[in-house]
Amino acid sequence: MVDVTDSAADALGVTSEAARHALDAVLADPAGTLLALDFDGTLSPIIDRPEDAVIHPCAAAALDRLGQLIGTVAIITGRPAKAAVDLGRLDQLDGLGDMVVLGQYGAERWDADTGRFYIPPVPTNIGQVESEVHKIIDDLGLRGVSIENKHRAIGVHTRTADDPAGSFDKLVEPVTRIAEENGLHVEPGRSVLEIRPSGRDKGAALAELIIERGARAVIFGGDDLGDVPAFDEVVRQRDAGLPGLLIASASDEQSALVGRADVVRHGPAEVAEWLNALADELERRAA
Ligand SMILES: O=P(O)(O)OC[C@H]1O[C@H](O[C@H]2O[C@H](CO)[C@@H](O)[C@H](O)[C@H]2O)[C@H](O)[C@@H](O)[C@@H]1O
Repeated sequence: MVDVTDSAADALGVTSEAARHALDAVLADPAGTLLALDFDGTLSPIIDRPEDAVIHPCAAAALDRLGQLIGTVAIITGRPAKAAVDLGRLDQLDGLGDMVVLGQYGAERWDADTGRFYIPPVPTNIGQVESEVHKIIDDLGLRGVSIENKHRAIGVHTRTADDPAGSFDKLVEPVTRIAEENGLHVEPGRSVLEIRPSGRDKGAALAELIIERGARAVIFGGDDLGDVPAFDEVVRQRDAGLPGLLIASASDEQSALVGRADVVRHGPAEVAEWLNALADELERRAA
């Protein structure tokens, strides 16, 4: 194994002993590395309307490079797999290798090498849940709250509400009740309460991908509460001996991951810079 040079560690903002060990493993064995990233808030800047989100152009360029440089690049997202592929224009990138997109917290999948989606049957009561949420929003008189129907889940978004924080607080109890009455689970996020099936999370999705790809080192980056189980999984893997590096995409809205991360970058533009710096270092070593 090569030693991480001070310049590589400095360029990538890696300081702790565990993180240097993980970077060492990644640079020595890029083919054995799994790089998994969240989409919204990590690769794609947060904006008002979920349907208008796009991947940061520098992040797309970084994925296109890293797909050729390391074993597996993956996106693990709360979005439907198809939405992440479309919003990221991932099917138009040539360099993704055998990249995987795991959508809806691992329930759905897209493979870049085949272009195929795996979308299992969706719960039959999502339409009913959507109607009940609409009624609650009307009854509470909340203006500007929007609903995102993801077929397997319902996102209740308060970012564009007249009173975003107040609307969020007022919705927590009735949205939780509707979820429980329908055998579903509430996933809170940045100005969103998501009603979705339980039983899948990003930690389980990441653990399965580590096994599937035989990863010998892992990097995970995220920004929000839905990413906490993946952070937990990297810590668990580290304890079991797999080198792991954690990146937080920091924001003024959510700080849960910042204190746990090895590398903190402010939002998708800075995360993309970090990913391109990693690609620079890997290319330099491969030359
Ligand atoms: O797991 P992720 O990739 O982070 O997806 C989590 C949710 O992200 C989306 O909502 C967030 O981004 C929107 C667009 O920037 C923003 O308007 C919203 O306030 C954020 O919460 C997405 O719409 C959800 O479906 C995802 O579950």
